[in-house]
Amino acid sequence: MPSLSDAFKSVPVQCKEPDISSMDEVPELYLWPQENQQALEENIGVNIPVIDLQHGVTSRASAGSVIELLRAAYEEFGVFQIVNHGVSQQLLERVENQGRRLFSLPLDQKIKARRSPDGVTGYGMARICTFFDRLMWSEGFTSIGSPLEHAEKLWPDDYQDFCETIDEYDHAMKDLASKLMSLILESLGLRQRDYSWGGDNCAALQMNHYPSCPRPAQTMGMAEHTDSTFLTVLYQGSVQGLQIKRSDGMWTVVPAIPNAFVVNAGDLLQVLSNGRYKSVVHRAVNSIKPRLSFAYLWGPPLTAVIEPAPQLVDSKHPLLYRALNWNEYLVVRAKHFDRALEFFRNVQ
Ligand SMILES: C=C1C[C@]23C[C@H]1CC[C@H]2[C@@]12CCC[C@@](C)(C(=O)O1)[C@H]2[C@@H]3C(=O)O
Ligand SMILES: O=C(O)CCC(=O)C(=O)O
Ligand SMILES: [Fe+2]
Repeated sequence: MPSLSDAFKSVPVQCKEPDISSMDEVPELYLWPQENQQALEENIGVNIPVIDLQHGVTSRASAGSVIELLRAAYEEFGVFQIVNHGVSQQLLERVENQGRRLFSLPLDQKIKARRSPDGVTGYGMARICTFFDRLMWSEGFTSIGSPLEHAEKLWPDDYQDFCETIDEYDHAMKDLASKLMSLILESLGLRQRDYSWGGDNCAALQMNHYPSCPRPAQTMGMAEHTDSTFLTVLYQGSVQGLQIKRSDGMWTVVPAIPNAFVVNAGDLLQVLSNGRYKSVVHRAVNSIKPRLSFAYLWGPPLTAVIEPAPQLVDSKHPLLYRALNWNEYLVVRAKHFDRALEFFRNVQ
C-alpha cells in the first residue's frame, strides 16, 4: 500500500528556507507583479455563505437548509464558511499557540525538522514554490498523522504538548471532514453508502505562517492554487489573508470570522461531481500583521477509485474525467501543478 508520502518521491523538490521572519526589507526575489495583489476590497466576503451547521442559517438574505446553502455555495464559489461546527474554541486556541511556538523557533532549529526533497512532511516552503519564479513570504509545516518524528527534532525534551494538540486537532478534523463530505454527497443527490471506499481516508495538516511583511502589497503569501483534495477545512484565525478567484476572474476576500472554518472544494470533488462543483482557486496575501493558518487537506484512501458519479453523467452532462486514484493524481500534480486535471480528461 503506498502512503501519502510516496506520491511525491518521483518529483523531488528543493526549496530554500530563508529567514524571512528577521528581515526588515523585502529582497527582490519576493516582489511579485502588482496586478497580482488587487482584491476587491469593497467586495469583502460578499455572498460567500456562512453556514450554521446546527441551525442552517446564513449570512445571505435567503436562508435555507444546510444542504441547499451548501449546494448554492459550491455551484457559485467552491467555498463556504461554517460556524457551530462542534470544534471547541479552546482547541483552536491551543493549535494556534502551538503553531506560534513552532514558527517562533530560530531558523536553525526549524531546519532540523526540514522536509526532505522527496518527502511531504516537515518544515519548509509550500511545495508549490517550484512552480513560481518569485518566492512566497511564508513558511510551513506539514504533518500526516502524528508529527512526532519532526517534533522530537524541534523540541528534543519538550515535544509532548505539540504532539498531543496536533493529534487532537487531527481527530477533530477527521470527524468534521467526513461529516462535511456526507453533506456534500447529499447535496449532489448521491448516496453515502456508495462512498465508503473500504479503507481510511487520507489527510495532511498544513500549518502556514505568514510573518509580518514590511511591503505586503508587493509580496505573495501563498500563490494561487487549488487543493488536490476532496475538501480542505481551513482555520485562518483572526487575521484576514485568504482570497478566492471567482468564475469571472475577480479576486474576493474571504473574511476572517472568529471560530469559523473555511471549507474549500478540491480537485477530487470536481472529478467526483463530474464538474458540477469546481475546485476553488485561492491564494493568501501578506499583511503587516503576522498570520497563521491551518489547512486540513482531506481526501480518499490513496488507491480508492475516484470517478464521476454515474448519476451525474447524462446527455446534458457528458463524462468529463476518467477514473483515477489520489496517488496517481498527486504524482501528475507534483509534476504538472495546475494542469494536472487535464491529464485525466475523458476523451470520447
Ligand atoms: C496531501 C497533500 C496536498 C498538498 C500536498 C500534500 C501535502 C501538502 C499539501 C499542500 C499544502 C499547501 C498547498 C499545496 C498546494 C502544497 O503545496 O502542499 C497542498 C498540496 C495539494 O493540495 O496538492
Ligand atoms: O493561508 C491561507 O489562508 C491559505 C492556505 C492554503 O491555501 C493551503 O495551505 O492550502
Ligand atoms: Fe490551499
